[in-house]
Amino acid sequence: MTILESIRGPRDLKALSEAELGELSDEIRDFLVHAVARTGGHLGPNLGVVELTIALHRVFESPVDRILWDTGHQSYVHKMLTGRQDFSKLRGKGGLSGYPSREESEHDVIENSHASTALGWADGLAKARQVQGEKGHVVAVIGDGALTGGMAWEALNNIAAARDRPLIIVVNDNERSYAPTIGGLANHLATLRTTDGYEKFLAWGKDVLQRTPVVGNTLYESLHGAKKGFKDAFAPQGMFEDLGLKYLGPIDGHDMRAVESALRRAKRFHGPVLVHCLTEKGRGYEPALAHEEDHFHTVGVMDPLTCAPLTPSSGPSWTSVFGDEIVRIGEEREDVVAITAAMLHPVGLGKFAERFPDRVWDVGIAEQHAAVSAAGLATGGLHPVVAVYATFLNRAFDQLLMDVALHRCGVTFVLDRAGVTGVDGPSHNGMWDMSVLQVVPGLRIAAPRDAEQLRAQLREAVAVDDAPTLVRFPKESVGPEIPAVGRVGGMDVLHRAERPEVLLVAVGVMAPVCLQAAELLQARGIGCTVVDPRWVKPVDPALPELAAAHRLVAVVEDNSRAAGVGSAVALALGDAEVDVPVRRFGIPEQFLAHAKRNEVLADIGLTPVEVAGRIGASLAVREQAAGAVRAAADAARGSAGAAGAVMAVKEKTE
Ligand SMILES: Cc1ncc(C[n+]2csc(CCOP(=O)(O)OP(=O)(O)O)c2C)c(N)n1
Ligand SMILES: CC(=O)[C@@H](O)[C@H](O)COP(=O)(O)O
Ligand SMILES: [Mg+2]
Repeated sequence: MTILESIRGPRDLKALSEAELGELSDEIRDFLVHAVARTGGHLGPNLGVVELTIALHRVFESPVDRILWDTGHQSYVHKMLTGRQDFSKLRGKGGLSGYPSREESEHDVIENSHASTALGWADGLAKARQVQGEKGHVVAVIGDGALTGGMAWEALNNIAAARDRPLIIVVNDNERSYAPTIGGLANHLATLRTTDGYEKFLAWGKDVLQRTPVVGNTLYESLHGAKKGFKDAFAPQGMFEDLGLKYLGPIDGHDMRAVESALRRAKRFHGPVLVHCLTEKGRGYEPALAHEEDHFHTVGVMDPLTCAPLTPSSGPSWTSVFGDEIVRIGEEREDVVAITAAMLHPVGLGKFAERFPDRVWDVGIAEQHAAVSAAGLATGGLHPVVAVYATFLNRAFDQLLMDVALHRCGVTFVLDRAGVTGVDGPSHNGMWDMSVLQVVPGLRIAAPRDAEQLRAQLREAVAVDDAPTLVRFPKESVGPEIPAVGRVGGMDVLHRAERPEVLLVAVGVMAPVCLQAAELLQARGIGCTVVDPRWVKPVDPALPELAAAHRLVAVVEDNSRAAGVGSAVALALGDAEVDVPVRRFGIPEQFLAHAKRNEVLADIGLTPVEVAGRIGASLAVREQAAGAVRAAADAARGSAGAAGAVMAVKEKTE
């Protein structure tokens, strides 16, 4: 049995010798490379926190001491040390989540994979402990990237205010988000990294002064209590001390003894303390360290030796189609600029940045700032394209509404990973944008069905300079082109039946599902018209009239059913006094467990068979109801006839 296999829980770490701890680190790295290569996942971040995580679980007593992970993508080692070593179905249906999960373990607290929230959680948990007089430490591990998010600073402001409230912040500083972390904070951390650190000076002082007879000890003690100014003379304690946090560091995050020593000092400190650990993303695995783009932040299924992808590529991704088209647009329009929130390559802006380095900004993990600065850029005469994952735009709703839309700024938001993403679990699905953003006055939303439409709609979007526009597409390969067979208003007609009864409104990538559903319905003698609205907000003015020529409208969207496009269509029909029933097909109002995208889509009924089945059933119910009404009317007529006959007989006999 390996040492790793002998670890059933954190307690088993306490008895390990230094040599065994070294061996355990090697075993964990080997395990990570092979396990994550088999399933895909966050390899680089987890290779960087092996010693740090072991030290955390040796110094603290989880779950009484709460250990929080910011973003949580680097919690695989934490899982391995807390009784979860079956990574065979990592991020797969029924397997381990790629993030902390309360359902999986009492050692897990924060489940979301949205960055920069852990310090806020820690502030709240620490306050709750203090108010209730509860024992136990609160420890938050946050990366240098997550530290660029505004919420982290809101939390720091509060944490630093309470000098008497113990709280331990561990900054896992590997100098990268995906790419090298940007901004003033990153530069500041670099300054701290390059100084030996006051701790080293103290260690030197302890060594030398305690060997100095008579005065040595007193001098050493006074060094310890030295005021900040004095400390700064030897090593900048940085803004953290200025804020009111005790700063310990920088610590070599791969030197377990040093990390443990710093954590034990932090544990004894009765107030907020920040331990600044220097780590390497991808540590111990050359291919990750050599991977300039993102040090294997996320990898797909691959050969661990050659790193060759093992899942066959199924054609170009939506991201790559966007990435190529935005470069072409940039060539034609020098006012078009781009913004990413620490995800330049994942959102497809890599080529644009290469071609126009002065026209793209990485603002850090700061989507709210991305939106507000875009309002500034637009007001300054440029046309910014803000490219983010759909789920991460949630946090910038107010900025989109009040900074961009209220001021009628020509800003284009490009949402990648819109709709069901699947393996990253409930907080990553881009399932809320077409619901939440329905209320933004003036915002126009496009959902392309194929590559050609993405290119066209992106161009239409950047052509609007007096209102925000948004184009959204999913995490998968782009399917085949889907030709239109006609046009009604601004909508593409994709299919027309001879005697259409059902109007199928296919939103974006749901077009193939709707076309196949129409075929299934036709086989049952139910004719459909299939339309792609292209721009789903506002609802096309021609849609109500088109709907009026059908018995039922079905709207199918890869978005929440609640307040989505289906609801907007129902509203538009109501406003136009068109009384045709609307059936809404979309993502139910629930958090979706991790699984592959198509597994999730099947589970929630966004498949041709399900859609056709429910439409057919809906029509049958309506048919039945209509039949009942007819029968009642006939009966009524019948009984009226009978009554008339009775009356006639009566009159005759009177
Ligand atoms: C609000 C938000 N935006 C973007 C992301 C995507 N994302 C996940 S991890 C990550 C980088 C995190 O960098 P860091 O905190 O330094 O952790 P590291 O991966 O370096 O350990 C990003 C941008 C996210 N999870 N949340
Ligand atoms: C943790 C995080 O938010 C991202 O790293 C995300 O996991 C990447 O998702 P994709 O694999 O869809 O790019
Ligand atoms: Mg980092």
